[in-house]
Amino acid sequence: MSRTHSSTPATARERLAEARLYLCTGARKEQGDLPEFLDAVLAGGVDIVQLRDKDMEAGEELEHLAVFAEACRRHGALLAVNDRADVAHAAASDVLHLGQGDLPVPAARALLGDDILIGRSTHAPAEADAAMTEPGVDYFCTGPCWPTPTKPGRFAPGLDLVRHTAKSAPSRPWFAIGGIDAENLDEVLDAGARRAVVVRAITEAEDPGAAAASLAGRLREAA
Ligand SMILES: Cc1ncc(COP(=O)(O)OP(=O)(O)O)c(N)n1
Ligand SMILES: Cc1ncsc1CCOP(=O)(O)O
Ligand SMILES: [Mg+2]
Repeated sequence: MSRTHSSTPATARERLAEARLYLCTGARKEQGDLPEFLDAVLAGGVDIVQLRDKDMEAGEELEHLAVFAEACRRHGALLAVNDRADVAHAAASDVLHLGQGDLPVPAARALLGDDILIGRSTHAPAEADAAMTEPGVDYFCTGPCWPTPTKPGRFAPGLDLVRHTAKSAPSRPWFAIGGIDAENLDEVLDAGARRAVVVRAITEAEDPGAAAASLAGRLREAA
Protein backbone atom coordinates (compact mmCIF):
# COMPACT_ATOMS: atom_id res chain seq x y z
CA MET A 1 0.00 0.00 0.00
CA SER A 2 1.44 3.34 -0.89
CA ARG A 3 -1.33 5.77 0.00
CA THR A 4 0.51 8.72 1.47
CA HIS A 5 -0.34 10.11 4.87
CA SER A 6 0.54 13.68 5.75
CA SER A 7 -0.21 15.76 8.81
CA THR A 8 -2.76 17.76 6.81
CA PRO A 9 -5.51 15.41 5.61
CA ALA A 10 -6.04 15.81 1.88
CA THR A 11 -9.47 16.85 0.67
CA ALA A 12 -11.66 14.22 -0.95
CA ARG A 13 -10.97 15.74 -4.38
CA GLU A 14 -7.23 15.62 -3.75
CA ARG A 15 -7.52 11.99 -2.70
CA LEU A 16 -9.57 11.22 -5.82
CA ALA A 17 -6.81 12.72 -7.97
CA GLU A 18 -4.36 10.23 -6.42
CA ALA A 19 -6.73 7.25 -6.55
CA ARG A 20 -5.84 4.30 -8.80
CA LEU A 21 -7.83 1.30 -7.60
CA TYR A 22 -11.58 1.42 -6.97
CA LEU A 23 -13.43 -1.57 -5.55
CA CYS A 24 -17.16 -2.25 -5.77
CA THR A 25 -18.30 -4.95 -3.38
CA GLY A 26 -21.35 -6.34 -1.67
CA ALA A 27 -21.57 -6.61 2.10
CA ARG A 28 -20.10 -10.15 2.18
CA LYS A 29 -23.21 -11.58 3.85
CA GLU A 30 -22.40 -15.11 2.65
CA GLN A 31 -18.82 -14.95 3.83
CA GLY A 32 -19.64 -13.03 7.03
CA ASP A 33 -16.22 -11.37 6.98
CA LEU A 34 -16.97 -7.75 6.03
CA PRO A 35 -14.70 -5.93 8.56
CA GLU A 36 -11.75 -8.27 7.96
CA PHE A 37 -12.26 -8.16 4.19
CA LEU A 38 -12.35 -4.35 4.16
CA ASP A 39 -9.26 -4.10 6.35
CA ALA A 40 -7.35 -6.47 4.09
CA VAL A 41 -8.23 -4.81 0.78
CA LEU A 42 -7.80 -1.26 2.08
CA ALA A 43 -4.43 -2.18 3.59
CA GLY A 44 -3.64 -3.69 0.18
CA GLY A 45 -4.14 -0.34 -1.53
CA VAL A 46 -7.77 0.07 -2.58
CA ASP A 47 -8.33 3.83 -2.71
CA ILE A 48 -12.11 3.98 -3.08
CA VAL A 49 -14.62 1.38 -1.92
CA GLN A 50 -18.26 1.28 -2.98
CA LEU A 51 -21.01 -0.79 -1.43
CA ARG A 52 -22.82 -2.17 -4.46
CA ASP A 53 -25.86 -4.31 -3.72
CA LYS A 54 -28.79 -3.73 -6.03
CA ASP A 55 -31.26 -5.57 -3.78
CA MET A 56 -30.52 -4.07 -0.39
CA GLU A 57 -33.07 -1.84 1.33
CA ALA A 58 -31.90 1.60 2.43
CA GLY A 59 -31.87 0.90 6.17
CA GLU A 60 -29.77 -2.21 5.79
CA GLU A 61 -27.48 -0.41 3.35
CA LEU A 62 -26.90 2.31 5.93
CA GLU A 63 -26.01 -0.25 8.60
CA HIS A 64 -23.39 -1.83 6.35
CA LEU A 65 -22.15 1.57 5.21
CA ALA A 66 -21.28 2.40 8.82
CA VAL A 67 -18.84 -0.54 8.74
CA PHE A 68 -17.45 0.63 5.38
CA ALA A 69 -17.10 4.20 6.67
CA GLU A 70 -15.16 3.15 9.75
CA ALA A 71 -12.78 1.04 7.66
CA CYS A 72 -12.30 3.85 5.13
CA ARG A 73 -11.60 6.35 7.91
CA ARG A 74 -8.93 4.11 9.41
CA HIS A 75 -7.21 3.56 6.07
CA GLY A 76 -7.63 7.05 4.58
CA ALA A 77 -9.76 5.72 1.72
CA LEU A 78 -12.85 7.23 0.09
CA LEU A 79 -16.31 5.76 0.72
CA ALA A 80 -18.70 5.52 -2.24
CA VAL A 81 -22.45 4.90 -2.41
CA ASN A 82 -24.04 3.56 -5.58
CA ASP A 83 -27.18 5.02 -7.18
CA ARG A 84 -28.91 6.62 -4.18
CA ALA A 85 -28.45 10.28 -3.25
CA ASP A 86 -30.54 9.89 -0.10
CA VAL A 87 -28.37 7.05 1.17
CA ALA A 88 -25.17 8.91 0.23
CA HIS A 89 -26.35 11.89 2.26
CA ALA A 90 -27.43 9.83 5.26
CA ALA A 91 -24.15 7.91 5.25
CA ALA A 92 -22.06 11.10 4.84
CA SER A 93 -20.41 9.34 1.91
CA ASP A 94 -17.45 10.92 0.12
CA VAL A 95 -18.70 9.74 -3.27
CA LEU A 96 -21.99 9.07 -5.08
CA HIS A 97 -21.76 6.98 -8.24
CA LEU A 98 -24.45 7.53 -10.89
CA GLY A 99 -25.03 5.50 -14.04
CA GLN A 100 -26.68 6.70 -17.23
CA GLY A 101 -30.08 5.61 -15.94
CA ASP A 102 -29.68 6.97 -12.42
CA LEU A 103 -30.46 10.40 -11.01
CA PRO A 104 -29.14 13.14 -13.34
CA VAL A 105 -26.00 14.79 -12.00
CA PRO A 106 -27.54 18.31 -11.62
CA ALA A 107 -30.36 16.84 -9.53
CA ALA A 108 -27.87 15.02 -7.30
CA ARG A 109 -25.78 18.19 -6.94
CA ALA A 110 -28.88 20.19 -6.02
CA LEU A 111 -29.67 17.68 -3.30
CA LEU A 112 -26.17 17.06 -1.97
CA GLY A 113 -24.19 20.26 -2.55
CA ASP A 114 -20.67 20.76 -3.86
CA ASP A 115 -18.55 18.77 -1.41
CA ILE A 116 -19.54 15.24 -2.35
CA LEU A 117 -17.72 13.67 -5.30
CA ILE A 118 -19.97 12.49 -8.10
CA GLY A 119 -18.98 9.77 -10.55
CA ARG A 120 -20.61 8.78 -13.82
CA SER A 121 -20.71 5.56 -15.84
CA THR A 122 -20.09 5.73 -19.58
CA HIS A 123 -20.47 2.98 -22.19
CA ALA A 124 -19.97 4.75 -25.51
CA PRO A 125 -17.70 7.45 -26.93
CA ALA A 126 -20.43 10.12 -26.85
CA GLU A 127 -21.14 9.38 -23.18
CA ALA A 128 -17.45 9.50 -22.30
CA ASP A 129 -17.04 12.77 -24.22
CA ALA A 130 -19.98 14.25 -22.30
CA ALA A 131 -18.63 13.08 -18.94
CA MET A 132 -15.31 14.82 -19.61
CA THR A 133 -17.00 18.22 -19.41
CA GLU A 134 -20.44 17.75 -17.83
CA PRO A 135 -20.73 20.18 -14.90
CA GLY A 136 -20.76 18.56 -11.50
CA VAL A 137 -18.97 15.35 -12.54
CA ASP A 138 -15.76 14.59 -10.63
CA TYR A 139 -14.75 11.33 -12.32
CA PHE A 140 -16.14 8.85 -14.82
CA CYS A 141 -15.80 5.20 -15.69
CA THR A 142 -15.61 3.61 -19.14
CA GLY A 143 -16.67 0.08 -19.88
CA PRO A 144 -17.32 -2.74 -19.60
CA CYS A 145 -13.93 -3.60 -21.07
CA TRP A 146 -15.13 -7.22 -21.25
CA PRO A 147 -18.63 -8.70 -20.81
CA THR A 148 -19.08 -9.46 -17.14
CA PRO A 149 -21.58 -11.42 -15.05
CA THR A 150 -21.39 -8.61 -12.49
CA LYS A 151 -23.35 -6.39 -14.89
CA PRO A 152 -25.45 -8.81 -16.93
CA GLY A 153 -26.94 -7.56 -20.17
CA ARG A 154 -24.65 -4.55 -20.47
CA PHE A 155 -23.12 -4.33 -23.95
CA ALA A 156 -19.33 -4.18 -23.66
CA PRO A 157 -17.70 -1.43 -25.75
CA GLY A 158 -14.38 -3.09 -24.92
CA LEU A 159 -10.95 -1.55 -24.90
CA ASP A 160 -11.88 0.67 -27.89
CA LEU A 161 -13.68 2.95 -25.45
CA VAL A 162 -10.62 3.02 -23.19
CA ARG A 163 -8.46 3.93 -26.20
CA HIS A 164 -10.95 6.61 -27.29
CA THR A 165 -10.98 8.13 -23.81
CA ALA A 166 -7.21 8.00 -23.36
CA LYS A 167 -6.73 9.76 -26.70
CA SER A 168 -8.89 12.65 -25.45
CA ALA A 169 -6.64 13.05 -22.38
CA PRO A 170 -9.46 14.13 -20.06
CA SER A 171 -8.55 16.51 -17.27
CA ARG A 172 -10.87 14.55 -14.93
CA PRO A 173 -9.89 11.24 -13.35
CA TRP A 174 -11.37 8.30 -15.24
CA PHE A 175 -11.38 4.57 -14.57
CA ALA A 176 -11.68 1.53 -16.79
CA ILE A 177 -14.23 -1.03 -15.56
CA GLY A 178 -15.65 -4.43 -16.43
CA GLY A 179 -13.93 -7.80 -16.46
CA ILE A 180 -10.57 -6.43 -15.36
CA ASP A 181 -8.30 -8.83 -13.51
CA ALA A 182 -4.63 -9.60 -12.91
CA GLU A 183 -4.36 -11.46 -16.22
CA ASN A 184 -5.67 -8.70 -18.47
CA LEU A 185 -4.61 -5.56 -16.56
CA ASP A 186 -1.66 -5.02 -18.91
CA GLU A 187 -4.09 -4.84 -21.87
CA VAL A 188 -6.06 -2.17 -20.02
CA LEU A 189 -2.86 -0.24 -19.29
CA ASP A 190 -1.71 -0.62 -22.91
CA ALA A 191 -5.07 0.85 -24.02
CA GLY A 192 -4.25 3.93 -21.95
CA ALA A 193 -6.13 3.61 -18.66
CA ARG A 194 -4.26 4.41 -15.47
CA ARG A 195 -7.11 3.76 -13.03
CA ALA A 196 -9.35 0.71 -12.69
CA VAL A 197 -12.56 -0.38 -11.00
CA VAL A 198 -12.86 -4.06 -10.14
CA VAL A 199 -15.35 -6.35 -8.45
CA ARG A 200 -14.58 -10.08 -8.87
CA ALA A 201 -10.82 -9.68 -9.23
CA ILE A 202 -10.80 -8.84 -5.52
CA THR A 203 -14.07 -10.13 -4.08
CA GLU A 204 -13.58 -13.62 -5.52
CA ALA A 205 -9.83 -13.82 -4.94
CA GLU A 206 -8.53 -16.49 -2.60
CA ASP A 207 -6.56 -13.75 -0.83
CA PRO A 208 -8.40 -10.45 -1.42
CA GLY A 209 -5.72 -8.38 0.33
CA ALA A 210 -2.96 -9.81 -1.85
CA ALA A 211 -5.08 -9.36 -5.01
CA ALA A 212 -5.68 -5.71 -4.09
CA ALA A 213 -2.00 -5.15 -3.33
CA SER A 214 -0.92 -6.61 -6.65
CA LEU A 215 -3.44 -4.60 -8.73
CA ALA A 216 -2.77 -1.38 -6.79
CA GLY A 217 1.00 -1.81 -7.10
CA ARG A 218 0.82 -2.33 -10.86
CA LEU A 219 -1.54 0.64 -11.35
CA ARG A 220 0.69 2.91 -9.25
CA GLU A 221 3.77 1.77 -11.12
CA ALA A 222 2.10 2.58 -14.45
CA ALA A 223 0.76 5.96 -13.29
C1 LIG B 1 -17.30 3.01 -9.97
C2 LIG B 1 -18.48 2.49 -10.70
N1 LIG B 1 -18.48 2.51 -12.05
C3 LIG B 1 -19.54 2.05 -12.71
C4 LIG B 1 -20.65 1.57 -12.01
C5 LIG B 1 -21.87 1.11 -12.76
O1 LIG B 1 -22.95 2.00 -12.55
P1 LIG B 1 -24.33 1.75 -13.34
O2 LIG B 1 -24.04 1.76 -14.77
O3 LIG B 1 -25.34 2.69 -12.82
O4 LIG B 1 -24.71 0.27 -12.90
P2 LIG B 1 -25.02 -0.28 -11.42
O5 LIG B 1 -23.72 -0.50 -10.74
O6 LIG B 1 -25.84 0.74 -10.70
O7 LIG B 1 -25.72 -1.57 -11.66
C6 LIG B 1 -20.59 1.58 -10.62
N2 LIG B 1 -21.60 1.13 -9.86
N3 LIG B 1 -19.51 2.04 -9.98
C1 LIG C 1 -20.84 -2.33 -12.18
C2 LIG C 1 -20.29 -2.48 -13.54
N1 LIG C 1 -20.52 -1.55 -14.51
C3 LIG C 1 -19.92 -1.84 -15.66
S1 LIG C 1 -19.05 -3.29 -15.57
C4 LIG C 1 -19.49 -3.50 -13.95
C5 LIG C 1 -19.09 -4.66 -13.12
C6 LIG C 1 -17.62 -4.98 -13.11
O1 LIG C 1 -17.44 -6.13 -12.36
P1 LIG C 1 -16.24 -7.16 -12.60
O2 LIG C 1 -14.98 -6.43 -12.21
O3 LIG C 1 -16.55 -8.30 -11.68
O4 LIG C 1 -16.27 -7.57 -14.04
MG1 LIG D 1 -26.35 2.73 -11.07
